[in-house]
Amino acid sequence: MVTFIYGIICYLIFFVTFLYAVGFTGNFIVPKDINGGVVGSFFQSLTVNIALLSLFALQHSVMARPGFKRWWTKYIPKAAERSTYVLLSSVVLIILFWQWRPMLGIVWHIENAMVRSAVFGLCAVGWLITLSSSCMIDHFELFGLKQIFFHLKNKNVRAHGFKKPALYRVVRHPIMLGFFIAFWAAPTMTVGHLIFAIGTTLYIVIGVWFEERDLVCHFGKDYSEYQKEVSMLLPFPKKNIK
Ligand SMILES: C[S@@+](CC[C@H](N)C(=O)[O-])C[C@H]1O[C@@H](n2cnc3c(N)ncnc32)[C@H](O)[C@@H]1O
Repeated sequence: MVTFIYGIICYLIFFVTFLYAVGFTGNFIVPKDINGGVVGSFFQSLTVNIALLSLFALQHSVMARPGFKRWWTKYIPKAAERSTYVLLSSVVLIILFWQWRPMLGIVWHIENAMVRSAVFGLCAVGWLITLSSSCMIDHFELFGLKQIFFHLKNKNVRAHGFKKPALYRVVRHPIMLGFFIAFWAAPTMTVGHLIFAIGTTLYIVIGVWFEERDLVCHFGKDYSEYQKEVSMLLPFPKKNIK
């Protein structure tokens, strides 16, 4: 029961953090967005922001590797592994939101109200792609809820097999594609937002490269065939999917 409650709390913290991320990058509702806070010197802000992005990339990549998971499940219950990963990812993001330094130089600013709304809409589409793609794989397993529920019922959770549902037939990483769209589709792009978009794009490209090495090991031929059929991140057709 303790693991179950812990997992539910981790999920709720994740979900609030996810909603905050939408407002943080989209500059609405949240108390401190990507352009909020006290403006400091350019180099100090740049250093702090790069350090925050690196911390997120490091935590997210290292903890997602199968070798790390095998090591730390010696110390924490297996059923709580994913929830703990989700919790620590949220904590790192909260630190990023809190400590992010605004850099307010304007890179681009769209004046036309209709074009602004269209770009804003595209940003919303990006977030929807991310959220819906997580459901196509298995939202509840990705965020640890399935594991804690099965643990409560004294059952073993069977990890999902290889899948290529809906958006996974368009690109191999639609969750990441959604983030990519959401971070770049900004009606006003400040220097700080641009650094965030570049940093997260680099992380996505490097992260999916490592993820695919694990996926080929895990799913074998199914995944290597899939790599030949479907593009990695940008929705360019390769050949007809079977
Ligand atoms: C955070 S998700 C990211 C998935 C993918 N990189 C994306 O952007 O849509 C990571 C999990 O997705 C799973 N995964 C990724 N592609 C998959 C596929 N085609 N079929 C089944 N599971 C997949 C991995 O096993 C891992 O547990």
